[in-house]
Amino acid sequence: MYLVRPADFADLPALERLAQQAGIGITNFPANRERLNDKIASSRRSFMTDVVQPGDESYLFVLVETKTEQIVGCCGIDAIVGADTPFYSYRIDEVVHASPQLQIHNRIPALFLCHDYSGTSRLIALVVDKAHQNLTAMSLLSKARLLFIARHPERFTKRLFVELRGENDKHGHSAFWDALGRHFFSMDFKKADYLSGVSNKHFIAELMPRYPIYVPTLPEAAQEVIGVVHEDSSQSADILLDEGFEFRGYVDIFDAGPTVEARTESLHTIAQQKMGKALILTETCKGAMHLISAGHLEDFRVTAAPAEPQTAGLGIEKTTQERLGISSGSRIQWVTL
Ligand SMILES: NC(=[NH2+])NCCC[C@H](N)C(=O)O
Repeated sequence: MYLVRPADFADLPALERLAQQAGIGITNFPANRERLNDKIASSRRSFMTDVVQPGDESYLFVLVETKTEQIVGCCGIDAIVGADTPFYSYRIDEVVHASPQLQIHNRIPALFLCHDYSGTSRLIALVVDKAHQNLTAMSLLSKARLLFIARHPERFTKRLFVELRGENDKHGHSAFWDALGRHFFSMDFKKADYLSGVSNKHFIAELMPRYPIYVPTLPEAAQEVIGVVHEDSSQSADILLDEGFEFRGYVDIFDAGPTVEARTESLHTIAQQKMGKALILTETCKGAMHLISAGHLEDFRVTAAPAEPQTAGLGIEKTTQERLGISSGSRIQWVTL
């Protein structure tokens, strides 16, 4: 069984192992001990801060396999991106080039460097150990963040977005990077991706091409990966699309992976979640799988278990109660999985 809870300093070695395993392209989760330690510290601070409106908080959660107590995944939420340095994306837009004299009218897609997501909350770093990439664990981890947002709406913006990892091969070669970024940054994708995750991002402003890029002028291999999700991320992408996230024509500036966004309150988990009392069942539960959360801020916990909605609250098994560390009658939050 699995439990999601806020990350702690003791989780550092496990997080480092996960980051190494995750490989290239998960920019906001670099395999760098010091950076990961900073991330945990900033997350602990964020959970403990009183927040009236979203700022530079960043929340990190871990997925625990409860039988072995092992950390097998992690994910996070940035309350706002682009607060201190701009947050870059490419917006795909069409440019019209027409000659009435020749009766030629062309609409040509072009990539425009923009900061359109600066000031918006972002879901980050969903990484799960290969052995645990099943639908329950992946959905639990991904949606636990949404339950947290529903519990603490004042901490996040009314729009949420996620950058999905773009296509690159086993050796970390991105066809999009090779066609574009490489010429401007004089380094490989792996290095640029790593730098954008660990250092300040001034080098992006300094080195990125300043003019729009006309898509048809890129090699075909690069055009083909614009807006394409890396195959290792397809399961987490599907979970987000099912939740109601949509592609609105924004892609990553390095690998052209798609950005998806949604109005926070319209997401399935956020719109459907309910609050009520925990009712402890005496027999095994025959109800559907639910995501069930308990606790506030740093005590926030979420698990997946069968449950039975009743008028007085949610019926859960004794083992679920124990896993969440709650008593009968405790206030819990739930949604069907
Ligand atoms: N795959 C990447 N490393 N892209 C570069 C970082 C882009 C990101 N949107 C930012 O501004 O922070």
